[in-house]
Amino acid sequence: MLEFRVDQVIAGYGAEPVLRDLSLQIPAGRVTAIVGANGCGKSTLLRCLARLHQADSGCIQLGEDDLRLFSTADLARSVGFLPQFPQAPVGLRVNDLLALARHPHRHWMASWSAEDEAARCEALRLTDLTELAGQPLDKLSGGQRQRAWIAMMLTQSTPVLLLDEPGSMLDPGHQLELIALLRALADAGRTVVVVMHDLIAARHADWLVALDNGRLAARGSPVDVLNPVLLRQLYGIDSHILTAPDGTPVVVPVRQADLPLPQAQPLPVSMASVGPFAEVSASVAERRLVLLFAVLQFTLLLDYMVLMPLGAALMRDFDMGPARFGSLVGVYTLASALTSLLGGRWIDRGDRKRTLLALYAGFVVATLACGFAGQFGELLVARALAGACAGLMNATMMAMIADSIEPERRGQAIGTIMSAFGVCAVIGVPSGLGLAALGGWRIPFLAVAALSALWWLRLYRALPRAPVSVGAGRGSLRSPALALGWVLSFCIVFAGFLIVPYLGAHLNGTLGVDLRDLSWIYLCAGLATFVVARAIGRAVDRFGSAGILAVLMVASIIPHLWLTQLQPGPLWQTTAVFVLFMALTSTRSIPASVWLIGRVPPPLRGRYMAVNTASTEAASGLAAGCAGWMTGGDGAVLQHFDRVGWLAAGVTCVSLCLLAGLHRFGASQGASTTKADRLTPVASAES
Ligand SMILES: Nc1ncnc2c1ncn2[C@@H]1O[C@H](COP(=O)(O)OP(=O)(O)OP(=O)(O)O)[C@@H](O)[C@H]1O
Repeated sequence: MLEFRVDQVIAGYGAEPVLRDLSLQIPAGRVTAIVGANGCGKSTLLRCLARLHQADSGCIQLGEDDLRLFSTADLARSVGFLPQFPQAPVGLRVNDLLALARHPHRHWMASWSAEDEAARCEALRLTDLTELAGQPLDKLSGGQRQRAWIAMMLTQSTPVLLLDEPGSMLDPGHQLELIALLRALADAGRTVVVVMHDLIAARHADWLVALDNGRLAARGSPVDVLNPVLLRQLYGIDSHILTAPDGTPVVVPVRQADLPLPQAQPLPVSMASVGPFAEVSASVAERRLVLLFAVLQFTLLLDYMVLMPLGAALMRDFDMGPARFGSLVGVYTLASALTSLLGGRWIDRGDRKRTLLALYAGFVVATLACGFAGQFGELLVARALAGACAGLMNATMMAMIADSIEPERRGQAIGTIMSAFGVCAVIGVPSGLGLAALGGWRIPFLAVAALSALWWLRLYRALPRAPVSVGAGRGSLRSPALALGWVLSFCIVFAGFLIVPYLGAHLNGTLGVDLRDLSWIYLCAGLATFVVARAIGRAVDRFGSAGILAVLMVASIIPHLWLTQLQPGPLWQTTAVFVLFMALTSTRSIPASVWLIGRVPPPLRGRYMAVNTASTEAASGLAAGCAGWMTGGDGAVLQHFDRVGWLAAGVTCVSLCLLAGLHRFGASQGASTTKADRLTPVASAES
């Protein structure tokens, strides 16, 4: 079996090289497909492999030997080559063409042997041309002629076959036959190299080599190579990757959304076709993905949020004080921050679906362990595990959303996912508490674990695979603009969490809201968040993430100051200010996430969002500590809570300046959301 080794080959037709310092290996006994855009050098590479084109420098080895050392006869017996546009003299019959292919195997005086005849008959049979063997080539259809040339190659009986777009004129039936034939040849030990434009057919290859402007862009199995990031790099297209029943990736190209539409004359109404079906199916797939993630987010939030109101029961059962209970909340946040910081690189390395499922399985186990915990230590470990999984899951989800949903629809998608917070507050937590009232504090955790396990199965079945990005995990995030994005996130969350943890104490202690009314106020806030989150998502898509984030930040200063300086008054007034506060504060993360994720090169998205999670977790912990230190209080009434409001407003103003600076810097660098998404993965990752 013969393999090719291409070592630092530079080749071209003039001063400008076509193949630029290309090094790769083509495995023996396998079908290798070469893919890439028009003019990237696929045919030139194939011609170099066939020694029909001489490289300017570098070396190509076939088996153990340098290709240049093969005699012409040896080369003809070793390598068969089918060019893109083969030509034959007028009147030449199929049989005559096949006879020419036996030339390298025959002595010049030898007559047509039984072996020659067997090779010819076998080639005719394999290409379904036996009936047409006596026909002149110029009387055949394009596809039949292409099959005749393939038959010629087969008759040549070489261990290496090089084919340049052999299936371009074949009907689907004969294309499948050709793929099966190439497969069978490889299984019989031949080395098959095919230049292909058909990415649906390319998934049947064992090995893919992707060229980009004469350079190696990727190599590997179709599952590893065929992904939206690479396809955008190679062809400038967006794509969806489906999974065929045999597990191979099916590429569905879609037009890049931010390209201007070509202007065509409209048809008369009677001739106009009805319904853009492709767009309908794309939006159905997107909606399904968003729904899957929204429910997933709901389970994560429910597990987190239900713990707080169960505090009293937990303290009683485990015989612990508020400080130890606080450590249950703290360890969750700490574990989430630490694993996000340390495990981010890992997120971008594997299939994101697999990563998400592995983390979600860990989360189910952790939540189950919470439900069965017999001692405080066990509960602490279970909370840490839940936090560790949840932090990385959030980053993975964001990366998957950005990979699969066009920038101009991401706002709505993230808005819908984040509206899970509202559903959780309105339905989830009250239901959890109802269950706890019936059967104790363990029941809500067991219920969340059961719901999550069911949803894990649903995700396993319905979530599309998200294969490894090319260049994934490579590259550096050490750009000042990217790092300042984390600072911006930190500031936004810090401002909110100066106030959020003390709202219950403020409303109940300072404003004198009855505890029963408090649950209604939270319910109203949950409802408002649900509605506003979706509206904000739509507004982000319409007016841009930076603009909406700025508007929300300015607008949230009002309830921050108002609520922290509010004096006891009618319940409706307290409720209105509180609802305004929650709706504006909790939804700031929607435009912030859309804006941040759009600035990161796709192969680094997971890692970037993981560090972002670590930054926001740190912000929430520090803000809570800082506000606690500022407010002090005598246990019932918070002192100086108005100062906390002013600090929150000040931090929000700093965030605004940071956003303005970053936005201006991004604009001067041409890094709008859409353009950032278009960055080529390897180049941008390494820059
Ligand atoms: N005989 C030639 N003389 C000069 N330039 C050539 C010749 N053949 C190819 N080129 C140039 O080399 C570059 C690569 O061509 P090549 O045929 O290798 O590309 P390809 O990837 O096979 O493209 P396609 O998908 O369109 O077949 C192109 O810019 C082309 O113009």
